[in-house]
Amino acid sequence: MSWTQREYTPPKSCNSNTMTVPGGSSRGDEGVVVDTPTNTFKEYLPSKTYGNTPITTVPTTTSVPFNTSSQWAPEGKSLAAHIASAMPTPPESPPPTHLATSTICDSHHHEALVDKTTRQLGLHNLLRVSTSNADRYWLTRRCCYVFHCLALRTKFNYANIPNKMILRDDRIVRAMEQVVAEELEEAGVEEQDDCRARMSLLAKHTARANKLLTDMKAAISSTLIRITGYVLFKVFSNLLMSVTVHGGQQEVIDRAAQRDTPVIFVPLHRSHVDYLFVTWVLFNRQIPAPIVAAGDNLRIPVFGWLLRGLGGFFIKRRLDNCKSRKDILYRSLLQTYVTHALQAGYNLEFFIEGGRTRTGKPCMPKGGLLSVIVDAYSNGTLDDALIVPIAINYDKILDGNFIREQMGQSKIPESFWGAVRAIMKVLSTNYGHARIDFGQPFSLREFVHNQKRASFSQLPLSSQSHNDVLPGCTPPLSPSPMIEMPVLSNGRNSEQLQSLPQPFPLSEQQKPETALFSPSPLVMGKSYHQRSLSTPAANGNLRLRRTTSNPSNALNTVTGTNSRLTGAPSSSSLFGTEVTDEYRSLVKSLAVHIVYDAERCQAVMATNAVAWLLSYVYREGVKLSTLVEAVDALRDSLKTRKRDTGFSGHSRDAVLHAVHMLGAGLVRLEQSTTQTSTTNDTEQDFFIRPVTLLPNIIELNYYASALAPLFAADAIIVTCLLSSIDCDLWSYKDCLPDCLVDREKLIQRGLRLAQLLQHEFLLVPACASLLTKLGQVVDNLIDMGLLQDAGKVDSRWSEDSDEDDISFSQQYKLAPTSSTLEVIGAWRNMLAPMLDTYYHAACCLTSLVGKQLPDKEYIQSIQTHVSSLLEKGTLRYGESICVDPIRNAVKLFESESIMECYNHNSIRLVYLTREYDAEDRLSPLISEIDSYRSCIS
Ligand SMILES: CCCCCCCCCCCCCCCC(=O)SCCNC(=O)CCNC(=O)[C@H](O)C(C)(C)COP(=O)(O)OP(=O)(O)OC[C@H]1O[C@@H](n2cnc3c(N)ncnc32)[C@H](O)[C@@H]1OP(=O)(O)O
Repeated sequence: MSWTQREYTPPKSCNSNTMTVPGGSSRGDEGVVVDTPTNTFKEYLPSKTYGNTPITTVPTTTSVPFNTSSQWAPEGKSLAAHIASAMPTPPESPPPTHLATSTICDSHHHEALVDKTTRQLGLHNLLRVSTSNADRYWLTRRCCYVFHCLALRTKFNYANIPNKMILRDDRIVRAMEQVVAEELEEAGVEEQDDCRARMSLLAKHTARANKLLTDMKAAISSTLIRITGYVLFKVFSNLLMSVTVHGGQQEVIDRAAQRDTPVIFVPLHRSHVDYLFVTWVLFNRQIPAPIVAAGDNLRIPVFGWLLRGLGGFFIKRRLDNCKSRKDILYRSLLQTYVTHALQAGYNLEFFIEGGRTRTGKPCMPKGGLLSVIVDAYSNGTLDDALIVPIAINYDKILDGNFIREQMGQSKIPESFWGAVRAIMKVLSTNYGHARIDFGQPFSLREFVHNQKRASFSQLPLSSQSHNDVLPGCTPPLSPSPMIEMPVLSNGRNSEQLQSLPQPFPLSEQQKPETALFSPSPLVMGKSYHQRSLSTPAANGNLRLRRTTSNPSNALNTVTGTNSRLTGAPSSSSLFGTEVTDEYRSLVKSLAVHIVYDAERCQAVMATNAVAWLLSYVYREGVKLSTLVEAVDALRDSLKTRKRDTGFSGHSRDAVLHAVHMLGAGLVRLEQSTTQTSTTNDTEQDFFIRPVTLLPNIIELNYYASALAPLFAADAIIVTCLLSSIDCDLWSYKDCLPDCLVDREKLIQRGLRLAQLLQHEFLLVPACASLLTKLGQVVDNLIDMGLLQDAGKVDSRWSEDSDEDDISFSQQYKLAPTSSTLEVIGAWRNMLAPMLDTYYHAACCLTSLVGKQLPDKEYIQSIQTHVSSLLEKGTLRYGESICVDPIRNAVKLFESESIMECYNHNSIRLVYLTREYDAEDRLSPLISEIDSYRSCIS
C-alpha cells in the first residue's frame, strides 16, 4: 500500500517555514527502552447504559493469555514481556523531520529566532535530567529531580495588579456608567432626578466588580511553582515513559521569551495535563510562568487555590448567562485585567478551542480572548505579541474518555472529590509517551500587516486612500493619560536588555508601506514601555503607562486616524458592542491560523496511527504483519506530508505498543497460526481486531481522529469522486472502468462538500486558497495512478456553459489498483460516519416543520433517531451516533440559513426559516447530502 502523497504547498503568498533538522525520524532505528511498563492490560469497564439506550459492551478479557510463553516471542519470552518491551519513541531517537511549522504569510520573524543551532538539536526527554554531579554521587543520582529543581531559577517577581488600578481604568468607568444608566432606565428612574439611586447602584456594581476581579485574578507564587515542578517530575516519571520536546523548539521559545514582547502560548486542548506540561516546560527553561485562562468550573476547593497560585486566572466559560443581554461589566473587567497583565510583563496562555476536544480533532477556535490581544495591539497598548501555537499529544490520554458526552449525556461537573478520584485512578496506570510540540512563534504585528495588505490589495485603486479605515480593523482607543508602567525585571539589567535581539525587523516588502508611518525612535530603541517582572519592593504601587501613540502600530498608522480618534472609545473590544465584521474576520483568520499551525506541528503517536488503520482500513481485523506494513507505509506518507511521528524504531514495536496502550477494550489481539503453502510449515502471527461495538468504537475513533485533519482534503475529493461515478471501482480492480471524471466539476463538488463540513475541518489557513489545495489533491490522485489523462473537452458542450465561453476542461479515466483502492477506501471511510450523521440530521429537519424546539431537545431527537437506525442495523458505523457531528450539522443548518434560533427564558429555541419551512423545500438539501453518501457501500 502506498500512502505517499505530494505535500500541499501553500501558494506563494503563504510561505511555509518548515525547518528541517538532519536525521528525521526513521524507521528501522534501534529503539532504546526508556522504562518498563506494567505487563498487564488495563481493564476497560465502560458503563453499561447510556441514557435510555442499552449499549452492549465487549467482555474485557483478552483473547491472548499474555502470561504464557509463545513460539512467536523470541528467546522464549512471554508474550506479555515481549509486548511490554516493544516500546517506540526513545527520546534519544533521531530528531523529527521538522522543527516547527508556520503558515504565516510572508513571515520574516523566524529568521531572527531560528538558526543553525536550533535546527541541529534533537529530541529531548524532559524526564531525563542531569545535574553536573548526577552520575558521580549516589545522592545526586537518587535525588536528581530535587537537585535539578533546586538549581532552576524560578524567582521572578510576578507583578501584583491591584483591583483598585483596574477599577480606575477608563473602560471600567465607562462600563459601570453604562450598566447603571441601563438599570436606572429599566426602573424608570431619571438619572438626574435620583442621585441617591445612582450612587447606590454605583456602589453595588463597584462591589460586584471587586468581587469578580478577586475571583478572576491569578496570584503566581514562585515557591509553589518550584514545589509543583518537582512533584510533576515525580508524578510524570511514574505515569509516562517519556515526555519529549524538540530541543530546537525549546531554544526558539527561550529566544522568544527574551524579547521585550509578551508571548502568547496557545495550545490545542486534549487533556488536563496540557497546561501542566506547558508551564512545566517553561519552568525547566527558566522562563516565567504565564497566566493561564481557566474556566471557572475549575475553581473548586483546594485545586482552585493551587491553580491560581500556578498562574490560572478564572474566566466564565460563557461570558453572558443569557445571550440577549451582555454582561458589559464582566466583559470589560476581563478585557482590562488581561490588558494590564500583558502590560505588566506577564506572558499569557489560553486554550483557544474553549475546552478539551471530545472527538480527537481540533475544535473550531473561539475569538473572545484573542480579540482582547488584537484590541490591545490595535489601540496601541501593545506594540506586538509573539504567538506560539502548541500541540500536545499522548499515546493515551490521562483524562479517561469522552464516551459519556458523545453518547449525549451531560458532562459531570468538576468537584474536589471527583478530581481526587481521577488523580488516584490515573496514578496507577501507564500512559506511554507524551509529546509536546511548539509551533513557530509569529508576530501579531506582522500578521496584522499581512492581513491588511491582503485586504488593501483587494480594494479598487480609487479607494486605496491612506485615510481609509483599514479593512479588518476598527478605530483604536484614544490615547489615555500617561500612567507610569511597572518595570518588570526578570533579572536582566537594562544593558542586558539592550543586547537582546530587538523586535522583529520589518521585511523589505514591508518597507515601502512602513515608510508611511511617522518614523519614531520608539520603535527602534527601547523607549516604549519595558516589560519585565518587577521586584515587589520597587513596585509597591503598580502603575501603568500606556503609550500615547504607537507609531509602530499598524492599525493607527495605516488608518491615519490618530488625530480623528481622540476620545473615541474602542468599538473593537470584548466590552464594545459594535464589533465590525471586518474586525471579526481579522480575529477569526488569526484564530484559524493558530489552530491550523498547531495542528500541523502535532506529532502522530503510535496509537493514532494504529487506531486510524484499524478504524478505516482494517475494520474487520488484520494480521499483525500486514498492519506493520501498513504502518510503514503510513509513516512514509506522514514524512512526505512533513508530519512528525511521536515514535521511532521498528513499526512492529510501535504496533504492539499501541495495542497495549489502547487496551483490550478497544483492540483485540488474537494468536493465529497459518500454514505456508510451500513448506507446509506453520507460522505464528497475531490477528488484531478493533472492537467495533458501541461505545468502545467511539473511543478508538478518538485516537484515529488525530489523523483526520491531515487527510480531510483527500477524503473530501475521494468522496466526491466516488459518489459522482456510476460504477463500483472495487469491482474493476486492475482494469479500466468505462467512466470519465471532469476535473473542474470534481473540484467544484469538493468545494461544496468542504463547505458542508466547514464545522468539522479547518482545511486551509486564511491566507491560502481551498481551490488550490483541492487541485493539489486531484494532482496527487494522478501521481498515485488512479486518474489518467483522457484529454480535454470543450466545456461549451456541458449543460450550463455559455455559447461564447470557450474553455476546455480536463478529463480523466480511472485506473484503480488494489493499493490505490485501499488508500482511497480509507479516505472514503473516514468521512462516511460523519456523512451518515449529517444526512440523518437533515432528515430530522422535517420534524421541525411548522414548529420550534429547544436546541437540546432537537439534537437529542436526532441522536435517538440515529441510534434506532443503528439498532435496526440500517447504519453501518457506530460512530455516527456521536453528539459532536450532530451539533456541527445543526451549526451548518444555521450558517446555511435553513434554521434560525432565538433565546427565550435562557432556552435556545430553533425553528426553520421561512424558505425551508415545508417538507418539500427540505428535500433538495437532504438529497444533496445523500448524493455524497452514494459512494458508501
Ligand atoms: C511548574 C509546573 C506548574 C504547573 C502549572 C499549571 C498551570 C495551571 C493554570 C490553570 C490553567 C487551567 C486551564 C484550564 C483550561 C480551561 O479551562 S479551557 C476553558 C477556558 N478558556 C477558554 O475558554 C479560552 C478561550 N475562550 C474564549 O476566548 C471565549 O471567547 C470566551 C472568552 C470564554 C467567551 O466565550 P463565549 O461566551 O462563548 O463568547 P464568544 O462567542 O467566544 O464571544 C464573546 C465575545 O468575544 C468577542 N469576539 C468573539 N469572536 C470575535 C471575533 N472573531 N472578533 C472580534 N471579537 C470577537 C466579541 O466581543 C464576542 O461578543 P459578541 O459581540 O459576539 O457578543
